Amino acid sequence: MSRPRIDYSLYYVTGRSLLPPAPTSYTGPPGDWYLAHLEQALAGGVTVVQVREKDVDGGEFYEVARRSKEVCDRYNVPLFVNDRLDIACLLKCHLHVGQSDLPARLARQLLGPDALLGVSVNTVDEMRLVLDEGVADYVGIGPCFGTQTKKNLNPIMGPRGVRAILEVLGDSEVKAVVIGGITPSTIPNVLAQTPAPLASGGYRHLDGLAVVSSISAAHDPFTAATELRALFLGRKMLPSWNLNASTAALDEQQLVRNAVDMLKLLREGAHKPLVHHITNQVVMNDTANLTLAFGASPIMSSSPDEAPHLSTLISCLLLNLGTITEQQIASQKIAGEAANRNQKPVVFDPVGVGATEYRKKSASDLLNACHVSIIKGNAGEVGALAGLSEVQARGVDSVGAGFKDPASVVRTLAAREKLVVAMSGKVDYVSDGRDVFAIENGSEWQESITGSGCMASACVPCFPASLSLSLCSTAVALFAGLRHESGSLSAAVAGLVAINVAAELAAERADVQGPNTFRAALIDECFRITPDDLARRAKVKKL
Ligand SMILES: Cc1ncc(COP(=O)(O)OP(=O)(O)O)c(N)n1
Ligand SMILES: Cc1nc(C(=O)O)sc1CCOP(=O)(O)O
Repeated sequence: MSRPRIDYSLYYVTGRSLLPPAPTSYTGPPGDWYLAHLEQALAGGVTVVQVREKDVDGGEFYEVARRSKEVCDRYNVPLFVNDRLDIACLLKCHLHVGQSDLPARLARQLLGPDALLGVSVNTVDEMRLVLDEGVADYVGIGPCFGTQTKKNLNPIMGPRGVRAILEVLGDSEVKAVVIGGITPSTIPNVLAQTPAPLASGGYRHLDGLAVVSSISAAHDPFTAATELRALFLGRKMLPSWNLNASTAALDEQQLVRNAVDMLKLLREGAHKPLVHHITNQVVMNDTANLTLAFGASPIMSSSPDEAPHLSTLISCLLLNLGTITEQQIASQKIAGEAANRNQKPVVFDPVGVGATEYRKKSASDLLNACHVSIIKGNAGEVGALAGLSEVQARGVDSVGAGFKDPASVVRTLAAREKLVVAMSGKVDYVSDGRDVFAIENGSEWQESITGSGCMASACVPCFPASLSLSLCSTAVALFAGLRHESGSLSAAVAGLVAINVAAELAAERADVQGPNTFRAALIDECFRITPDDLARRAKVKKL
């Protein structure tokens, strides 16, 4: 095969109808403004061009493609045409076909062996077929997000749907770009969430980003292209996506020391983190009080209107699925996106996610809309997110004996989602995708009150030192592709150790006579617990 190896990192699919008016500084013929705009995009860093013309006849399509090719040739950038095999053959350029166009295997016969061929895919089955046929050089996976640019859009897949396709693609030679709603503000989420773990270790990444409006509608296509490509390449320069080559591991003593130090900061009032809760109606009062008891400040708001402003003020966002409604999930998405934009960590408690399809879809929509730093759930919830049926849920509670191998469940889910997973139960398990820690503190009384899992989740964002680290890690993970690191892990372990030790202290009190007195005592002990209590009682083990 003599087909060229090309750089797919910034794939520009043209959209002449979206071009802004030519600026006054443009003095060329009005009909050539498209070409001048294209040339600026190429100069800014576009690495592949596809001419896509939906509303013109064959003659005009041919002319636009021919003249585009002249410009691309000057920049040594390969040109594809969309759908039109005849024009690709005439111009000796490359071809992109969709699922409803001429089948790829037939297109390949006429195209010959030297031209590149791209195919659109929207489902894992389409991806499998492309691999079976073996004629495509790359796939365009989309739509990732909603877009105004294309009519008759296929189902939106979100970054996690794109990841499912990359999982099928595995370490095949076929390249992959993502398309649909790719903009500077969605790219960090795409880069954070799409890498798919490979059976052989490491991750399968996207080879590039495909955009229409982010360049064609830009007044300054040079800067638009430069920014888009830099965002994509920024994550590639860091080797740390490979979990084996990432940040230094923390041991259990260090994690306990971190928890103790953070509690000291809270007790001294040196930090009073503001935590935005979008949570359920059952636990709202308890989790607000518990946040205060630890020395942090809660703000309980489900309003989509204030979430963007709040995200500039807070230390952390806590999202809880417990009594989810359409309106609340919309608010959570807006708040999550804003938190990502402002580099604030997001803790997600997927309460009852296994219970109904509605909850599953809500969790999936939310995780597609924003990248979270920590998922904290019970075994049923973690199992549902991991796609495992070994542990069943009844409503929002997990039932049965738990996972046979809980450590590998949390480790696998954390590595796949590229975040920290904290699974609460008699023993809590916390993993960053590489290491797993077991926390063996707690009291049986915790099972007797409603919302004890939500209370545990609410403890995590109270630990300010960890979250300022976590904040860096989230930002880096989002913008540079670095694996989340010790901040999220420390926060998750500290939060769970703190609530569990407080529960032990509450259970030992003579005034605890039943669930209700335990509940009150638990909040009191969150208020009274000292760094020494944590240091003496913490039972954290690296597995
Ligand atoms: C890179 C890339 N990916 C996907 C598409 C979509 O192509 P298709 O499915 O043929 O839809 P139309 O573009 O014809 O509307 C693409 N053009 N480029
Ligand atoms: C041309 C195209 N194909 C898609 C697919 O899902 O296959 S989405 C799309 C339009 C992408 O435009 P924008 O970058 O402006 O969102």
